[in-house]
Amino acid sequence: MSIDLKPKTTNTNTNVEQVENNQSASKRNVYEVENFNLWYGSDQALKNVDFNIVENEVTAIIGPSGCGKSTFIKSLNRMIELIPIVRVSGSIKYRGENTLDKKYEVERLRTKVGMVFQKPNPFPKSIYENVAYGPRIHGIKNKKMLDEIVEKSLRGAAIWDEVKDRLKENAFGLSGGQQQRICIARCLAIEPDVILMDEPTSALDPISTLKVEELVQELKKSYSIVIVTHNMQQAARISDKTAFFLNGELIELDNTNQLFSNPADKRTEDYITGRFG
Ligand SMILES: Nc1ncnc2c1ncn2[C@@H]1O[C@H](COP(=O)(O)OP(=O)(O)OP(=O)(O)O)[C@@H](O)[C@H]1O
Repeated sequence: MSIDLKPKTTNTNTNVEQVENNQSASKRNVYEVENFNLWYGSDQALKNVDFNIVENEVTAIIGPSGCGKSTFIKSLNRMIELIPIVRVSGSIKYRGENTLDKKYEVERLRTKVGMVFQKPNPFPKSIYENVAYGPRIHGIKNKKMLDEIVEKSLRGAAIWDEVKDRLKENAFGLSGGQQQRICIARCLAIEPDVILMDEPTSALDPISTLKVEELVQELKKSYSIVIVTHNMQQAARISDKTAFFLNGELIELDNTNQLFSNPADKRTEDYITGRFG
C-alpha cells in the first residue's frame, strides 16, 4: 500500500474504505477497551481510553514518545501490573471477558496473547529449545509432537529454511533480525490468538525490518496483531487500523488509509505531517 502522509481535504477513497468497512463489519472484536485509565503512582498515563481491536487485522499504535503506547499495549496482556505502583480503572475485555476482573486468571490471558519486544530477547538456549519452551511449560513432553510444533512455528515465522540445519545451536549466534523471528516463532508455538508487538523492528536493519513486516502481513491471516511503532511509514504499510495517542489520550482510531489521508482530528494531522512530535 502506498500512502501519501499529507492530509487531503477531500477523500477520494470512498469505495475502498466502504469495502474495508464492510470487511471489518463482518469480523469480531478481540478486545473491547472501555473507559480505561492507568496511573503510575499519582501520574495518570492513560485517560479514558475506548479502543476496539478487530480480529485478523493489524492495528498500529503511533504517537510521540511518552504518549502511553507501551503502557497501553502492556495493559492488554496485563504485563503492566508487574509494576507495583500501577493502578487502573475501566475495563479491558478480551473475547468478551473483563481481564481486569479480580477473578480473571492472568495465566489464561498469557496463553492466548503473545508478545514480541523491541529488542530481540531469545533465551540463552538452543534455537530448538527457545521454540519448544512454551509448549513444554504447557505440559507437552512427546518429542515427535515438540518437533512438529518447532518446525511449524519456525516456518510460520519465516525462518525455518535459515535455521533448520542448526536447531541445536545457541540462538544468541543468530543475527538480530533472525533472533527477532525466533522470538516470533516462540510466540507462535503457544498458538496464541493475539500477538502484541512493541516496536519489533526498531533494533533491526532495513532488510530484517522488511522481513518482519512481510511476516506480519502473513500472520494476520491467522492472528490478530497489535503493533506499536514510531515509524509512521511502517504503520501505513502494514496496518489495517491505526490509533494515534497523545498525552495518554486516544485521539483517533480509524482505518489506516483514512487516518493518514484524511484525519478527523487536527492533532492527528499535525503529528502525521510532522508539525510536532
Ligand atoms: N515504570 C514507570 N514508572 C513511572 N512512570 C512511567 C513508567 N513507565 C512509563 N511511565 C510514564 O508513563 C508515560 C507513558 O510512557 P510509555 O512508555 O507508555 O510511552 P510510549 O508512548 O511508549 O513512549 P516511547 O515511544 O518513548 O516508548 C510517560 O510519561 C512515562 O514517563
